Amino acid sequence: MNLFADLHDRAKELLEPAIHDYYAGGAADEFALADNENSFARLALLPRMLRGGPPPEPRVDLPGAPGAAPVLVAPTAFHRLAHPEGELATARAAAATGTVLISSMAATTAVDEVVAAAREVRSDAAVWFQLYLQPDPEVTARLVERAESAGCTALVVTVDSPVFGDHVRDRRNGFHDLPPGYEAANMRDLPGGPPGGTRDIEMSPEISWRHLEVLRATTALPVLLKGILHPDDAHLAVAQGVDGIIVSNHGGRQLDAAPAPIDVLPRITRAIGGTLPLLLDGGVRRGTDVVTALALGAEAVGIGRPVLWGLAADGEKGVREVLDRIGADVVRAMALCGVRGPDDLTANLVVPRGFGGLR
Ligand SMILES: Cc1cc2nc3c(=O)[nH]c(=O)nc-3n(C[C@H](O)[C@H](O)[C@H](O)COP(=O)(O)O)c2cc1C
Ligand SMILES: CCCCC(=O)C(=O)O
Repeated sequence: MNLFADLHDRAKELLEPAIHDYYAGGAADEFALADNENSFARLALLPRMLRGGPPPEPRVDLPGAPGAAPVLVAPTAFHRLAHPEGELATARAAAATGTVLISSMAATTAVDEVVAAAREVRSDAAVWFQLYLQPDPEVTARLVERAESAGCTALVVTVDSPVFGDHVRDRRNGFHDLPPGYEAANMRDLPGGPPGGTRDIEMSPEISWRHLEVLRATTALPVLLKGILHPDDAHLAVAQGVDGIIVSNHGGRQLDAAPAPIDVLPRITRAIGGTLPLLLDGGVRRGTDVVTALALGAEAVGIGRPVLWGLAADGEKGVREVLDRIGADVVRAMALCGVRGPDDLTANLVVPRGFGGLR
């Protein structure tokens, strides 16, 4: 059970099984997928009492998103497979709740339309663009131009995908490509692609810090790296001068042997905490998960699948329901812990569940 179980049930009823599996699944044996939620369940919070004060108002300042909610919409591909309005519905719901939307490069709606839909609802809505660096720097540069002219306020470079993870469910279901009638709209009219058609998104082991350097030389937008897990890579990211890190194992969809992000966050915080904003995604399903991640050093967290369940269940209204529920649950969790906001959250609030008082 979690905060979104009913929406997931509804989505599962409505979606074609292969599409549900694509959204729900992880890589290989799905150990990392399971661990992401289980690791939160292995942690408990030591609440403080009788501290007085107003109700918590969790808002955080993020690159290109001042005063944002501490829960972001993580980038997920292909929203039109969940609902006919697809990314437009997600964008409107995110904007209405003051939530940063990280729009996927693999969206089924072009990023300029996504940003426009968000800005119709709220003129200062923050949309970040998620990018897989492409082996051909011209292609990357063109995508960055698209994100910039659309009005995105940051770039999120996903670095955990030198190859695509082994999605066993998709292999069994024969789900390899977007069905006819859908397209990865951001990939239209790119150098080397078919005229009037879309280029494939390439995942390549060639990609290195050098490509990132080239990217940073071509854009003034803040750049966050998504998918860092090793503290040594966090140090390298600081040395490169990036603007933030999202600690993530891609929702358990890439390296199945990867640890849960919440389990490595304390090491990354120890390594580089305070030098740049740390975010986390993977398995965040309740307000207490958000509080735990913030206490262990994250500024904010992303949620992936719950947004897809809301979208499939009821379009824009369903996504709104997801974001409202988690927002209210964060406030409740903070109040129950006796904290007034993100600044009050410190690591000594978090203990292992079942610790028997021995630590
Ligand atoms: C169906 C699906 C599609 C995804 N597509 C992308 C993507 O296009 N780019 C990306 O960086 N991450 C992608 N992710 C990973 C998410 O951004 C995020 O890391 C993950 O979903 C967080 O875990 P959660 O689903 O447990 O909240 C995808 C995840 C799912 C479930
Ligand atoms: C080329 C599509 C990438 C989508 C993705 O990242 C995922 O399904 O996890």
